[in-house]
Amino acid sequence: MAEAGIDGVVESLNEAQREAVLTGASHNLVLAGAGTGKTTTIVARIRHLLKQGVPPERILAITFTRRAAAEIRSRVAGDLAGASSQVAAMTFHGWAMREVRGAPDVFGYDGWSVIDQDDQQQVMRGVLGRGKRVEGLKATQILDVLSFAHNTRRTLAQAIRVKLPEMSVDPKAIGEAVRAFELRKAERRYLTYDDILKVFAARLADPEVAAWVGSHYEEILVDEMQDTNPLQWQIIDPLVPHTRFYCVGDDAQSIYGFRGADFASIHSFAERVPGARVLKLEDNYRSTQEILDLSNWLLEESPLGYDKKLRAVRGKGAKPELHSFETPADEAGFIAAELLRARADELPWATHLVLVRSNYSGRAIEARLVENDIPYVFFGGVKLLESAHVRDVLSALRVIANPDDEVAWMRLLTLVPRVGDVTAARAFDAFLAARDGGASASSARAEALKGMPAWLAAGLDAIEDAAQRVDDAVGRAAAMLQPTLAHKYRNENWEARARDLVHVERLAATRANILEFLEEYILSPIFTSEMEPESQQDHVIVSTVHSAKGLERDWAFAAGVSPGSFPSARALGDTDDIEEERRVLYVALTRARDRLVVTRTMTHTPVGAWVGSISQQVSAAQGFVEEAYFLNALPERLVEEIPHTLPRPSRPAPPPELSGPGEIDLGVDLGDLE
Ligand SMILES: Nc1ncnc2c1ncn2[C@@H]1O[C@H](COP(=O)(O)OP(=O)(O)OP(=O)(O)O)[C@@H](O)[C@H]1O
Repeated sequence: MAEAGIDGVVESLNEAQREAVLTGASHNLVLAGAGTGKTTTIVARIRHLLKQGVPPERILAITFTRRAAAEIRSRVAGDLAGASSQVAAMTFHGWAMREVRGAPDVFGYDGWSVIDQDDQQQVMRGVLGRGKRVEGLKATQILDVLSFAHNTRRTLAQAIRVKLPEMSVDPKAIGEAVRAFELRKAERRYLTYDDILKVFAARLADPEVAAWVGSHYEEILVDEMQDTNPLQWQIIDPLVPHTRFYCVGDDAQSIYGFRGADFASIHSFAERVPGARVLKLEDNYRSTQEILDLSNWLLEESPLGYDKKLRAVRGKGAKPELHSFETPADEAGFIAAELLRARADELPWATHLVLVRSNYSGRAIEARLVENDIPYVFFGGVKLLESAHVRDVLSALRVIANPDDEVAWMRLLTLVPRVGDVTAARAFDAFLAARDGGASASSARAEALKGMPAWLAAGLDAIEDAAQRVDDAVGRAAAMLQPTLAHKYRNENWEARARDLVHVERLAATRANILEFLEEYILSPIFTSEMEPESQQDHVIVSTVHSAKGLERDWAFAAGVSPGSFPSARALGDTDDIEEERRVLYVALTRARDRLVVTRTMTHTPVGAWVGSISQQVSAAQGFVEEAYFLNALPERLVEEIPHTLPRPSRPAPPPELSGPGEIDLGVDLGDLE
């Protein structure tokens, strides 16, 4: 039965795909355009390996998101029973963490906690002190530069020159802040997102460790190879002699340059990975030719020369539509109206994908969907574990899992009524002092929390008792904090927030310990909207383009393709950034199967453009923005252009031609007084 399933998959492939699936080379790069079957090929390759007798636990698929990993797992499983569920599919970070956690003796980071972006900012603000800035830079800006340095394997000085070219900053002062940050992290036993890859990469530099890790895998498959950055390459390189790599990518879909990805590195794959074979897929199975003509045109306009022309296996269809509006509100209203119209024609909501630039730009559309009761799930919105109320509850778990976790302690303690930063800091110091004096965690807590309400120390003891049953621990933390949180969020949708806590409890059910649970969802986030029960049912997907990789729908709306957004004003002046923006638009245009609807606003000027002293700069920039707009030179033949002008409030009809009034006497009639 299983064998027939695998053969069935291979039979449905075209010649080039089949070649790519059955290749016998030790390392392979499948370089292919949008919709040509990269995911299909990875899935078929894994099934082929299983058929060859490779044990599932010796196959590892690296994907870019949790969703992509789940998709690969479920498609591999397909009609195969049992064994295939053991094929591991996870993100780079998830994999690195699994290795680091699995062998504490080899990697040496037992009991450290992974902290997310927000917590890193807290730590950085802590070391920056009162002014919370160094050289005029905020914590987030310094962290961005630091992360860029790690991911591109540049020195901090080089990263400062690349990321802050126009600022005259003293790199030494930034260096000092970064050192203090590193020190504080080590004291608190924190690992950042980048640290996890760095730890893994650093240990793989030891040939014995590389040979040992490599020996666990017969083949490692890497999806979205174009978004791999130099730090991730530092992990791949030492493993090349010890396992097989099967990488799949599309240079035209590289949209993570801002995180250090270098898509050009896949062009040198064959030199970098000795013995590698490069295979190409060129036939697009997703879209009609008209949709691909527009996408091809966009790439041809690039100075980078992608050498890519997608051909539609499905043949001809309708031209993409280009709708222009006066305001984003009109644009959002139109999209909602189109969805309702399709519904009236009995198309399921799941027919549609609405692509937006950012969470922020998606708001107007979300508001219209809510107004019209259109069920949707937003990909790219708030991450479940990063929402404030979930952080509150998890802070109680974190102080149990890593008692040095100062950020979590401060968050938890300041939830207590009438406890501010100073009291909280004092309690944390008292806790550390008691522990340094040899007290157990529980009695150190009792000591530190003396002046606090009794429920806190008792609640933490109860959580500690349940630490091996993570869902129970979540339940106890939520119960302990329930009255406080219900009050804190009384005007901020507390019912929905409480539901999120139930979701968190459910997610925790399968986890063996608190740190493992936290880091899994920090490293591969899940969005709050994905947790809603509606997400199981028929719904529209609204997604940022960055979260839309691999997605496809019959109808796709690419919203906000307006001057100033593509490319965004921020990218102007940097060719690499502008070209990355082009690729973002390319990803958006290539998601539709049958109907591609591009919408934009042409005449909308943001309020900021005419406020105060910035007006001149803004109008100058406006000129550049309009000049750089990707669709300026769009040939008419490629789209159906549909302008939408608002019906203006009608003026009264002009008066008929009457003779003028002559002189009007405005004096008062004095009557009898005359
Ligand atoms: N040989 C084939 N025969 C029929 N349909 C195919 C074939 N190969 C792929 N498809 C279909 O084409 C669509 C695109 O495939 P897939 O998602 O694997 O492409 P991709 O290269 O990963 O796309 P992208 O990078 O743009 O996300 C899917 O609907 C898939 O089922």
